[in-house]
Amino acid sequence: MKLSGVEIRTIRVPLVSPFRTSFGTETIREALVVRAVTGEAEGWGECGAGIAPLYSSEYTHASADVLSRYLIPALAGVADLDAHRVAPALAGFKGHRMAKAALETAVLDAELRAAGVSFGRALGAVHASVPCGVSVGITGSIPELLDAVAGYLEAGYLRIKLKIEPGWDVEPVRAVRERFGDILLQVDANTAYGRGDARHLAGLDPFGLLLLEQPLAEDDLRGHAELAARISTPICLDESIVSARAAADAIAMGACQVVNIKPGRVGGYLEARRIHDVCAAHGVPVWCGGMLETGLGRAANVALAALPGFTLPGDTSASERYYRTDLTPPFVLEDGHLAVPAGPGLGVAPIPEVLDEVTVATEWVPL
Ligand SMILES: CC(=O)N[C@@H](Cc1ccc2ccccc2c1)C(=O)O
Ligand SMILES: [Mg+2]
Repeated sequence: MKLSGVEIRTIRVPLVSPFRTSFGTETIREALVVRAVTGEAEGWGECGAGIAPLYSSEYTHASADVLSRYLIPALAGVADLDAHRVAPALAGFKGHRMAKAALETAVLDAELRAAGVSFGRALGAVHASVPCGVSVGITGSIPELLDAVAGYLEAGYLRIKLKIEPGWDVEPVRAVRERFGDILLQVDANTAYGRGDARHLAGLDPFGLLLLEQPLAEDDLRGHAELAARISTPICLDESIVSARAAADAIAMGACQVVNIKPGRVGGYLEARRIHDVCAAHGVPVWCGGMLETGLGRAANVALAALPGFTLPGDTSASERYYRTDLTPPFVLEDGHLAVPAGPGLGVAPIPEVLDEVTVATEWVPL
């Protein structure tokens, strides 16, 4: 494929409600939309970095800069470009996995649209729809939390995930269990606890949680392994799993029993597929995490979540969980499931007037 250039758009989309986690509260989603222009087709990608380096070290302004200054120009020298050649061409640049993922996804989308092949088919999807869970932020009170959970269960979500942090953990979980019974329930700490909190986190064990997601720091595999030996709730890692090798190491060290796969965090959908395969080889269940993607990233995540090893509902929620108006036609929950787009490539594209409305900056990088 001949890449003639890449457009980087910074978009800002208001959230339908504030989303509070242990690292802060978001009311507007700032993200990047990347459009790769080739002779045969154009492809779309989305960068999941946040407005500030709070979930991970990446943030939108830095991602836009590294894309235009280093990553996109690096593709100029690649003869006969295809999606599998993107990561090797960018490997010399350290980190910036979400920026790399957005670029690889846009090249993959262009390649697949030109070939008339869907993302699901290219990745190895085996289902036409996927069961969906939802991530519920920290609320101001327990009654507010119970109302939010009731609303999502009413909407049909098959699994509830509660954000927790020190001071908001055992009590909210107890309240949800007491009110809603044995629903599929899990929690996500986004690294908010320390190695000294094992006894406190064991206080979650009586509630039969599916998993405890990323209680400790991203780089503390040893701490997670020690914690796993002291609590009965299975540990799931998110921030720590930055590559297939990291997944293999975490599993070998007993640092996790479940893995949250997020393509942006690991550098793209091709590496995400490799992590799926590593986990399947070890009998470790995986599910698809979310970064409040627009319909572009959502389409790719739903395709990934249709692979055989994704045996747990993911954070692949409907568009309306986050946005009043999505960039693409909305993803609508049906019986707790989202349909896997069947069209070529992502199978969806931005609605031009919506994309223009939410675009706050555009940069064209010619090759
Ligand atoms: C659905 C969910 O809980 N996602 C992340 C946390 C998260 C939440 C909000 C975000 C906002 C902007 C950028 C990244 C973000 C990541 C997680 O699983 O840990
Ligand atoms: Mg998480």
